[in-house]
Amino acid sequence: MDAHVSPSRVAGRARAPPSKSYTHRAILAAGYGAGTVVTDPLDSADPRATGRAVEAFGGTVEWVDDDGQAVEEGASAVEVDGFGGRPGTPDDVIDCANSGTTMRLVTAAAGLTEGLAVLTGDESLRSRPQGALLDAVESLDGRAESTRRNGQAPLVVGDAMGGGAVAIPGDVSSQFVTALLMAGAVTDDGVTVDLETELKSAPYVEITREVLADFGVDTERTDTGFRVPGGQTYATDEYAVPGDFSSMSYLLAAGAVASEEGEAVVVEGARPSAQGDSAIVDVLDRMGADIAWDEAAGEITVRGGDLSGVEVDVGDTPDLLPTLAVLGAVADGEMQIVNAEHVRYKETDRVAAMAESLTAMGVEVTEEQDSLTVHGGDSTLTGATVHGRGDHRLVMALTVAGLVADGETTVTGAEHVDVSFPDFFDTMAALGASVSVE
Ligand SMILES: O=C(O)C1=C[C@@H](OP(=O)(O)O)[C@@H](O)[C@H](O)C1
Ligand SMILES: C=C(OP(=O)(O)O)C(=O)O
Repeated sequence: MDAHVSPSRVAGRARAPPSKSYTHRAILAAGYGAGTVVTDPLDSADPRATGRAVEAFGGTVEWVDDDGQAVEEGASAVEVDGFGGRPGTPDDVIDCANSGTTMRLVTAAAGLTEGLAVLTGDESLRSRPQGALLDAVESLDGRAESTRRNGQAPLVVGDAMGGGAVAIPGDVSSQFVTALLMAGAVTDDGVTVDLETELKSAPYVEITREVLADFGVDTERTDTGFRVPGGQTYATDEYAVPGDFSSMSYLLAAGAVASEEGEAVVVEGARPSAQGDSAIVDVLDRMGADIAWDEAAGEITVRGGDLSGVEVDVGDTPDLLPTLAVLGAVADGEMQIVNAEHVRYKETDRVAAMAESLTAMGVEVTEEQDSLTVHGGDSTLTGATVHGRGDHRLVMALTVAGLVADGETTVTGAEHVDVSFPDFFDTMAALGASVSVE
């Protein structure tokens, strides 16, 4: 499907969807435990994949509406009956679809099974790096292989991994650390993760530690990484998911570049949490937007203004890169997005993809291995056909660009918003964006 976006102004209130990261962790933590109701989950393709994995391991996972009826979409709770401790050996292949979080978290869980589990995913997921996590499972006496021996899925994982110490690079994916901490808690000896290189996406490990603490599982920081003691039990009756700041970034960016004169966009559901992507508020403030976060009310109000490019280090916040690149295209001066190499290992290489798309829209960019500089001040953002590359974040960011481009913008692969923000286009249209999807 294509999204057709015409220049338009936005205003009004919108609610961001619940956090994808918290939802994945809550469902899997509930699986490791005996049973939990996860309230206000993100009901989208990626967390559904994690739910299927929990079922493959012997749990039951029901996505239900307010009346407790099972639903295919728009669930208001997930009722999880856990497998309790070590997962059972799956009867069939686990399809992680497009979800890197699912594949990484489930790889370490699969390492705990007595038998072997087979994990696969779509073409994008089968091209993402898993090698360091496979090595870690093997060094904990499990078996973990890439069927193509290239460190990518399909994967074969199992053989009753134990606890112990593992060394792992920190600059590929923080999800490796999250996976090992979550699985390590149910080993006898626990797992110590020593980071061989600087940890990127570090706030996501703090999200993990926050969720685990809420399930009664202790973790520690060490001088060289993290440790989770073994023999722990995951338990909480109910877990409430906070709003998603990565998803909010598109709504806030839309408000900053395209709000109606004298009007504002107010984003609800912005309760403080460990999410690094709440940095979008600070970045917009530094760029000159009129933005205020009422943390107690969980509301962020943004009005347009003259934006100037700034330097942003996305080491902690890789998922903001597409949004920041679009903001840079609209801002005066230069937007320098640095420390971005790990952003190339996502659903697609987002550094290259944003460079290509903004160039197609008439914007001057400079791409380097670990940075993207957008010379917005020197360019006129112009409508074009740009490719979503099957990547939800590209689709959403480029749609925001279309609001202020000259002429119409077509974004291909619009359906991929179902990964993290299924109501994205309805939400944008309700704010006044002129966007149709067909
Ligand atoms: O653990 C998580 O929930 C995530 C961690 C990040 O990935 P990396 O740690 O691979 O950078 C982020 O990009 C992804 O969207 C979600
Ligand atoms: C990279 C992302 O997620 P995942 O790693 O779970 O595919 C994302 O949502 O931007």
